Amino acid sequence: MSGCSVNIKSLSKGFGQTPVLRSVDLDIQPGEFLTLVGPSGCGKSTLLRIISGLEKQDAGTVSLAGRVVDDLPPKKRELAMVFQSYALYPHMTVFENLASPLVMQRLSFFQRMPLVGALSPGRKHLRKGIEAEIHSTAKQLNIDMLLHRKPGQLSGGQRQRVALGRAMIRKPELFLMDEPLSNLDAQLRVQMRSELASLHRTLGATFVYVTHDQVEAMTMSDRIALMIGGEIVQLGTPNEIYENPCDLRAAQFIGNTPINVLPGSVDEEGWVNLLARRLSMRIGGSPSREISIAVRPEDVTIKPFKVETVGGLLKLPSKIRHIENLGNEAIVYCEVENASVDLVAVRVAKRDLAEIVEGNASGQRVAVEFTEARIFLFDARGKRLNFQTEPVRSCAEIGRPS
Ligand SMILES: Nc1ncnc2c1ncn2[C@@H]1O[C@H](COP(=O)(O)OP(=O)(O)OP(=O)(O)O)[C@@H](O)[C@H]1O
Repeated sequence: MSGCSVNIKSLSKGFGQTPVLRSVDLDIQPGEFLTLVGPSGCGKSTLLRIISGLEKQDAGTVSLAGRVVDDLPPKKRELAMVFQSYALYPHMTVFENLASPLVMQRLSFFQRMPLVGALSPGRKHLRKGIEAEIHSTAKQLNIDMLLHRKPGQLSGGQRQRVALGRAMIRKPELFLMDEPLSNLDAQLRVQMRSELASLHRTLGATFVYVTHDQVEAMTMSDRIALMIGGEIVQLGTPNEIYENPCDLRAAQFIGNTPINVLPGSVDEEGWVNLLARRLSMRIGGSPSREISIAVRPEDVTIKPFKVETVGGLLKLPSKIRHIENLGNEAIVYCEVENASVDLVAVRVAKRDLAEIVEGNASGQRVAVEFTEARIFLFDARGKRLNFQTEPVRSCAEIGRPS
């Protein structure tokens, strides 16, 4: 199986007066695992439902495998959907749930009838083929011992596997998945994440996966389309989006502990200033303006406070407010002294923490330092700004006090 391409062009959709999708363009490659991720209400499910044919767009086109499918009903689009709610028949056994898509696909109306169908030529042979495929799919998903049970007798994880089996059994080239793991507990989600990723590799089909969970998006996808307010604000590999966010909202959404954002400004000469300190960064040809300075918690370090260690360019005297213990590491939240900015989150390996903090760390003074090369700058509209790194000249060199 090679998977089918999905091409979305200028897709718009509104409900009443509210625009939900704003001229979305997206090309998904055959066999790709593409995740639509974004905050609640950004339009992910609506986009998925339009691809499936369950919802109709106001404008724009959807093509599957190079063919425009806008006028095709969901059944004719040759794709499979997996929902958060499993969508299983509660009165049927797992075997019957898995059988039903194939029975509908392969047996004629008469062959499906209980008495007349039994006399129909070829039915026995078709049934045997279906049975073999059910056993093979169930084995692949590790639910072969559950075939006689009904959905009510299964755990959440087992139900989701049956739902996946129902989707897989017709061997579609495109899977659309809407938050399939969100009803599972944290441990099972981690396990199912890796199972889904390996299922994708085995099947070779195209997966379009909707989630608001950025960890799911980062761990499973070939590419992520990050949606905010009905638009795709960034499309790229998980690493590209994490390492090189083009938009402040993308930087803030991706990252297990949110990125630190501090208010900065650019002076008439293009120098970037943070909390009244001039940094060694310069933005070309820019007028005076407000910007956002963002840095991820792992790109901030804290050191025990010593008068000689603070006062450098990016060494900010701060106080520890609280520490979040994550087991192998900790997130230390610091309040920058004499500045009304949000707490700065610092990721610290557990083994290093003891060298920095003593006893009840709350209130302890530390020096917070940003790794300058890892800083992102964004303009007032949230668009990424490029900067050059230049050593800051002394007041004498500049020719006037700074
Ligand atoms: N049938 C509908 N009628 C009216 N408004 C709708 C309808 N379906 C969705 N919406 C609205 O459209 C917006 C986008 O909904 P959508 O379900 O696509 O978001 P989402 O990103 O999938 O959110 P979530 O992660 O919460 O599921 C929301 O504001 C929602 O309330």
